[in-house]
Amino acid sequence: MAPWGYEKDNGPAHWHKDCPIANGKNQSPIDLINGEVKYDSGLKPLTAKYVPFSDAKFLNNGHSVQFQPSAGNGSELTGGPLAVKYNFEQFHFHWGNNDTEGSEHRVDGKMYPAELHFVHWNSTNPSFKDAVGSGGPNGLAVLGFFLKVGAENAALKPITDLIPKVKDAGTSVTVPSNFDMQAILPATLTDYYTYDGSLTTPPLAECVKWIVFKQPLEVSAAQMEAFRSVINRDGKPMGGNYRPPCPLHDRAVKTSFK
Ligand SMILES: CCc1cc2c(cc1OS(N)(=O)=O)CC[C@@H]1[C@@H]2CC[C@]2(C)[C@@H](O)CC[C@@H]12
Ligand SMILES: [Zn+2]
Repeated sequence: MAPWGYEKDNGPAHWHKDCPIANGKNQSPIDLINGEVKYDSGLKPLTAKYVPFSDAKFLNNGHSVQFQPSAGNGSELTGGPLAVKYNFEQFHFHWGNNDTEGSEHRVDGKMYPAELHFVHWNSTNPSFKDAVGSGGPNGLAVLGFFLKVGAENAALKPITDLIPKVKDAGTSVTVPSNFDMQAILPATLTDYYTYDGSLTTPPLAECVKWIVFKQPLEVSAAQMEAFRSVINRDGKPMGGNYRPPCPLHDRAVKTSFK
C-alpha cells in the first residue's frame, strides 16, 4: 500500500492492511458521549511541570506539525489517572480545512476545528520508543486539547508564527529558547475525560492513557488559517489529518468532573 496518509487511496479505511490492530478493541480516537461516561471522584487534577527547552525544533513530518525537543530536560506530567511520572516527549496538532472538522476526539458527535496532543512517556521505561512498545495502556500519556476559533492564543503564537517556515514536508526550524510551553496549558488541569486507547496514526499501538480536556483552548482565525497553509508529502493541504472515531467496545470513559 502507498505510505499511509489521509487521502482516499491511503487513508484510515486502508490502515488495517499494514496495521491489523486498526480493528483492535482499544483504538483511538473515540466519540466522548457524555451520557455514557462515568464520573470518578478518585481522579485528581494533573500536574504538568514544563521547563523551557534550550534546543527544540518545530517540524513538518508529512502528517502533522510537531514541537520536538532534542532531549528530555525534566519536563514531566504526574497526577490524574497516572500512577507514575511521565516525561514530556513532543506536542503536535490535527486540524481540518474548515471550522466544522479537524479534531480527532469528538464530544457527543461534535468535532472541533483542531486538536493539540501533548505526548508523555512512562518514566519507568528507558526511552520513549520502549514506552510505546511496553505493552498495555500505560506506556504513553497524551493530553488532548480541543482548539476552537476565538481570541488569539498568545502562548501558541510563537509556534503558529513558525508555521510558514515549515510549510513543506520534511522541513524544520529551531524554536527560540524563550518559548514558554507551560503557558499553553490552562492554570489548572482539572476537568477531563480519560480512557485507555492507542496512537491515532499507524502503527496504532494500544499504549496510550488518553486524557482529553473538556474546556477547549482558543486560537484566532488567523492562527487556524496558518495550519491550513501547511502541505503534506503529496503537496496537498495537510488539513484533514484526523482519524475518525473508533468503536469503544467494552472500555469505560471516566471523567474527573460531574
Ligand atoms: C503519541 C504520539 C505519536 C507517536 C507516534 C505516532 C503518532 C503519534 O501521534 S498520536 N496522534 O498521539 O497517536 C506515529 C509514529 C510513531 C510514534 C511513536 C513511536 C514510533 C512507533 C516509532 O517507534 C516508529 C513510528 C513512531
Ligand atoms: Zn496526535
